[in-house]
Formats: sequence, structure tokens, C-alpha cells
Amino acid sequence: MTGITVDSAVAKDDLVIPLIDFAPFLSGDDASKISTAQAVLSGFQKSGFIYLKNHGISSSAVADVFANSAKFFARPQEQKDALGWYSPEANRGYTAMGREKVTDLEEQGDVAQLRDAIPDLKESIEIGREDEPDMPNMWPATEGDEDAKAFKDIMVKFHDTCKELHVDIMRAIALGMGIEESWFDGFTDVGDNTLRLLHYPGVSKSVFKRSDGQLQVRAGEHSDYGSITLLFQDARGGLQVRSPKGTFVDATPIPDTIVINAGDLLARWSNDTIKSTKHRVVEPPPKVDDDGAESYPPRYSIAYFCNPNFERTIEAIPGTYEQTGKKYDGIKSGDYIVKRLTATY
Ligand SMILES: O=C(O)CCC(=O)C(=O)O
Ligand SMILES: [Fe+2]
Repeated sequence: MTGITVDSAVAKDDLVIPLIDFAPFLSGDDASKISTAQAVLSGFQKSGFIYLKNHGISSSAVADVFANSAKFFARPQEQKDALGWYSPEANRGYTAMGREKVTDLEEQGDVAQLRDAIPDLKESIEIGREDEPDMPNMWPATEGDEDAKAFKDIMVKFHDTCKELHVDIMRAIALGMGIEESWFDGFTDVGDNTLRLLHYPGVSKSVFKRSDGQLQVRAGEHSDYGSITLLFQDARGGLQVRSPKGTFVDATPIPDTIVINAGDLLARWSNDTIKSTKHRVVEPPPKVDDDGAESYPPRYSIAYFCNPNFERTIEAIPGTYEQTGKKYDGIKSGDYIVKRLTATY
């Protein structure tokens, strides 16, 4: 191993999230490529999370997506409601505040109960790949609406950009595991991934103070479902990751980095050698207005949920089960994801 040094982005309560420079993987020599791949894998094995810099996605592309996301959410509510999320199979469209409750409960009844009790304070739009005519994306009408045209163009392009990073991260994981670098390529080439734009509206402080003493959050504690999630956060803060001690530790925004976490299907695929770690979004530190009133400004984030091709069967990766045996049966990627989404909405 060449000794690349890896900084920590987060280190508290036994939770260490590395900050990894991806440039050597994308364009370095063989030795630094391999040590970067090992650092990526190690981050997913130890904490389930990494921060990635020099990932190849330009900050102006990300800024464009944030700007167009904010414009989208500023549209009249009835316009957004007309673009409603319509099925777990498609997982495309707009979700208003309070509709979804992310939790780790699998029973639909339990989720409904929780959702009524403490709705998440967020709205979102999910965007899938464009080439599935039976499951169209829900775009705002583009005729005579330049913002709507720009929105669609930018989001379609960004979906593709992020798809390529999924391919690269899975290549790094393969190389780190000591299997053929291209081992996952046949699982990542279709792009059955979901770009989710998130808006957590600004609220007054009283909203986070619940009379029943329950913690009001912007997004409830959950793990993600797929292979990996690419998360772009604004400067607001509020994302927290569960530590091995059971506490929630701030995953503070670092400019120009992507927070990447492993999902449940990758944990399963890796025979639980990779962790899918719980996380949530809570209120950031409040802002005090001139009149002394405290409020929480809005937060925007962009989550890109990557999945193995929906048609592929997911069974323990070579090298992860020979000593211990396979912990899980094979399962079709799409079946797994749709089952999880069905329980959530
Ligand atoms: O908005 C965030 O920072 C996190 C969102 C998230 O974890 C999710 O949508 O799965
Ligand atoms: Fe998440």
C-alpha cells in the first residue's frame, strides 16, 4: 500500500467518517488508485458513510441543480400537486409535506400511524431515468415556460452525471475488495436510480417544540434502500448520522464534497461487510431575527439514490461469504426496492 493519508470529516462517539480525495482514483497511478479504492471500501465497512472531494462533478453543475430546485419548489402548490408521485414502481413525481414518513418500520400500518403522529417537514420531487415511457417523469409543463424547460434539461443531465459517479464508486468498491474492477459494471449501466430534490421549508421555532415531547424532525431516522446514495447538502446543516454508541452525530456540510452512504441493498449484497447506517435530518441551529424571534431557515438538499439494475439478482459478492456462509437469499433488485418504497408511502 502507498500511504495516502485520509482525513476525517466526522469523528465523534466512535463514528469516523473519512474525507476522501477521489482524484487519484479517477486519474492517478495504479498504486494511488488502489489505495483510494481501499479507503472508499473501508469507509463503507466501518461507518457506512464517506465524504468525497474531487469527485469530478463540477460545483457549477451542482449550483445549477440547487438553483433550479429552489425555483421549482417556489411554484404554486396546485402546480406541484398536479405532478404527484403516483406509484412505488415508478417512484417519480412530487410529494407534499407530510405524505411520506421515512422509518425503518416495514409494516404499512405502523408507518401510517407514525406519519399521522409526526409528519416530516419536507417536500420532494423524484426523478427517474427518462427512457421508461410507462413510468414518465412528472415535469412541469414546458410550453411557454422557460424555467420549466431549464428545469427538465438540467435534471435529466444531472441524473446522467450522477449515474457515472455510481459506476465509478462501485468500481472503487470492487477494486478495494480485490475483485475485478468492472465486476459491478453490469449492475450499474442501466441507471435505475432516482434523483430526489428535497426542500425543508423554513419554520418558526415553535414548530420544533412539540407539546407531546416527541422530537420533531425534518426527516425521520432511516437507512436508505439501494446500493449507495450521493447526497449534496447546502450550507444549512441538520444531517445527523447514528454512531455505534447510538447517539446522533452532526454530518456537517463541507463545501464541494458529496456525502455518500451505503444503502440496505449494498449491505445485504456485501453479506453485511458493508454498513447501511441510520441517519436523519433535524433542525439546524436557529437564526435569531431582529425582534428576537427564533426561526429555522429553509434547507435544500439533493439526494441521488443509486440502485443495482432492477432486473438483476443480488447475491453475496465473491469474497464476502466464503468464510461465513451467505446470510441472505438472492433477491431481484427491483423487487427489493419496490417493496421498501411500498411500505414508506
Ligand atoms: O436531506 C438530507 O440531507 C438527507 C435526506 C435523506 O437522508 C434521504 O432523503 O434519504
Ligand atoms: Fe437517507
